[in-house]
Amino acid sequence: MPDTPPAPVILGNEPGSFPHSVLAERHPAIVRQVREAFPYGPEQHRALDALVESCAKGVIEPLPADASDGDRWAAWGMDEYVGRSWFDVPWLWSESHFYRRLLDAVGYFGPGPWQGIDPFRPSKLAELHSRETDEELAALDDLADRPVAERTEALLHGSLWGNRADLGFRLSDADAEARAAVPGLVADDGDALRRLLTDADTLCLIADNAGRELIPDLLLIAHLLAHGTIRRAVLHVKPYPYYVSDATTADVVDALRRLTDAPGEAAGYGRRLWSAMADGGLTVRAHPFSCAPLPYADLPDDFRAELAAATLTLVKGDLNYRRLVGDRRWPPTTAFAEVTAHFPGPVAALRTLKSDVITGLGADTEAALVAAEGQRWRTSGTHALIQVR
Ligand SMILES: O=P(O)(O)OC[C@@]1(O)O[C@H](CO)[C@@H](O)[C@@H]1O
Repeated sequence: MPDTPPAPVILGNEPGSFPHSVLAERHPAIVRQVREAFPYGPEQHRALDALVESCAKGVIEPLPADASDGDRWAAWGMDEYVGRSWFDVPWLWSESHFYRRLLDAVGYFGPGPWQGIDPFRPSKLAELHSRETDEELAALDDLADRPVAERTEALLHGSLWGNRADLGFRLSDADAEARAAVPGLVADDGDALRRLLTDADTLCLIADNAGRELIPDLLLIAHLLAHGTIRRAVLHVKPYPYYVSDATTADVVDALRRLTDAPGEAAGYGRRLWSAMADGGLTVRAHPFSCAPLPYADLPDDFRAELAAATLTLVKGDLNYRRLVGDRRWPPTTAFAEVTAHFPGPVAALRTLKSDVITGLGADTEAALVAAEGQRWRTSGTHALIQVR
């Protein structure tokens, strides 16, 4: 990285901090929600008890000897962290590992009857079929007669603010969605983004949440394909359920069905995407690294080569932002271009702010935010940004 010395990596061991609250409060709440969502048997309940106990008082344990992804986790730092408290290792690592262990506890990785059953699916489906989603899809009818550039802008902002819909975030902050969003962006490289989206070949979109975030992401892709703004799109989703509402291939299928079954304009977007999947205009990928506990600076060669070949990579959401810039205590005015210099091609972050990490702010912007809200603006989910390099 050029001139910027790395800032300290964020750990979860400071009581009262946001990362500490995620490990100490959000994770047990997620386990409670998962227990209630399915009629699991005694074996799963025992495993979930053990996970809660381990997270609260114990240490990170080795994966089972027969785990099919044991080698992968070894390469991702497992051996270094085994035996240490969940709170004392990089927060990005311990959070990510929590979801791997949770899926193990409910039998997701099998073999057995619960293999492949997404423990978060009931809440994802509830959101996908909510009144709010109906309203967002109905809004497409009003947009139909507007000029293309206006539609692009509306769909881009739909995708950006769709990131507020995050089921994990809502678990630890029930009032989050009710709080009014602040429409002025804390950083706005929208012009640079629009330039990159002119006559582009391949757009990679690294997706974040399913449901009310994935729907606007898909609408944006359908619109850009339909108007020849991009030639093809590659949608990167998670290979397994992650951070409660992160999108998997099954969620893409649910979202496409939701669109094709909807009344009005939405169905046309759905049908176009369905055919784009068939003719290669839209490809879905689920690379193992998408669930890695590591920053994008550590991209493996095959993923790196794929992103290097894209005209633009759109990185959605808070967790992807942490992985893009590095989950570190950067001074907020640290240049976004410097901390993303490792990324193999043009990249844009579309994110609502839901964790402490932030870069690329003007000194005046930071000062105004702090004067108005203390440090709350970093995690409240009410502010958003578009940053491009
Ligand atoms: O990536 P997303 O869905 O926008 O947000 C994920 C999130 O809710 O989870 C993490 C904390 O657990 C933070 O990165 C953020 O608060």
